[in-house]
Amino acid sequence: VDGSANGTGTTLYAGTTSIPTFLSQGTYYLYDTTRGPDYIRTLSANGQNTLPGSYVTDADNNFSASNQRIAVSAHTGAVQVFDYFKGTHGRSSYDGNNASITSTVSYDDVPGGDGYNNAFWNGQQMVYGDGDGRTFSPLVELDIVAHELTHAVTGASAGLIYQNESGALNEAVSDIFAVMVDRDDYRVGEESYTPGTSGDALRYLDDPPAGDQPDHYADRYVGSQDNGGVHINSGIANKQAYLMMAGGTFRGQSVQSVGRGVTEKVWYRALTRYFTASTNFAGAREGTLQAAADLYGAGSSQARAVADAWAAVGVG
Ligand SMILES: O=C(NO)[C@]12CC[C@H](CC1)C2
Ligand SMILES: [Ca+2]
Ligand SMILES: [Ca+2]
Ligand SMILES: [Zn+2]
Repeated sequence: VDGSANGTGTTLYAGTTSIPTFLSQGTYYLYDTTRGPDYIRTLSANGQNTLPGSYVTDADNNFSASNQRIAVSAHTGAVQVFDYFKGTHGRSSYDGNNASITSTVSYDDVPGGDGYNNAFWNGQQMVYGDGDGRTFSPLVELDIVAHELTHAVTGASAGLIYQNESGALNEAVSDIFAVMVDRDDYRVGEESYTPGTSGDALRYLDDPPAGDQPDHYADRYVGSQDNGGVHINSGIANKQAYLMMAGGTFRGQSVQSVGRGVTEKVWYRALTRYFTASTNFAGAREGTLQAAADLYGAGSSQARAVADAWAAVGVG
């Protein structure tokens, strides 16, 4: 049993004798039993839409074949996100109680046609499409995996209702932790979005309007599309978190940078201790302020940065 990612994947059953009956000896699986949960596993739907699909196997534990790449990316991403929430926040799996994690890749291709341009947490597992090759390549890059698994964390904690302002917060929380895990930029989807165009991304926490999102509460969408704009108005909270991380002067409001470390602690504590199903942007300001006061003191520079960042985006 080898729990460390071996570069091509995290494997488990190295042909040992004490394996679950349904796994065959001398075969390797993307099936990790070394981190607490009974398993973190990745399967493939092979283009169909039945879940969880079938195991991705390998004869010699080198998951380096081209037809294994997608599954390996989703699997190593899930393991990395598990390790992030455990290591940084002391959370054992998305429910805090070592829930097992299942991911399924190559879901729901159009028969004889394009791959599915989406990825989602269905309440029980992660599901990833292969993309149509134009809008998306396979949607298994690290920040999308982190985005989806964070939906599971939100569902097991605040339970932010997936519509209107609470839904926009739900989406923002997933984008915020996506950039905390995929720590080299402030963007989401840059590896798989529009494979024919380099340098773009699906969403930009540093500049939400670059992804057709508002970056100020006064510009929020109030229509009914997209469950009341959950992927649109998330830009407002995304910008707030970006300003906490990077600092800056936005719309005349200066914000002192507190960095990713403080930002992830404040947002995690707010999500898991103060946000509820119906929390809106005003409530998110309250919750993040309270979290910062808990962690650093009400009069701290960190709490000040939280308030200034919300003021910069027109909340409070
Ligand atoms: O925002 C999202 N879901 O709520 C997506 C799912 C596929 C793209 C990457 C993350 C958009
Ligand atoms: Ca990214
Ligand atoms: Ca692109
Ligand atoms: Zn989402």
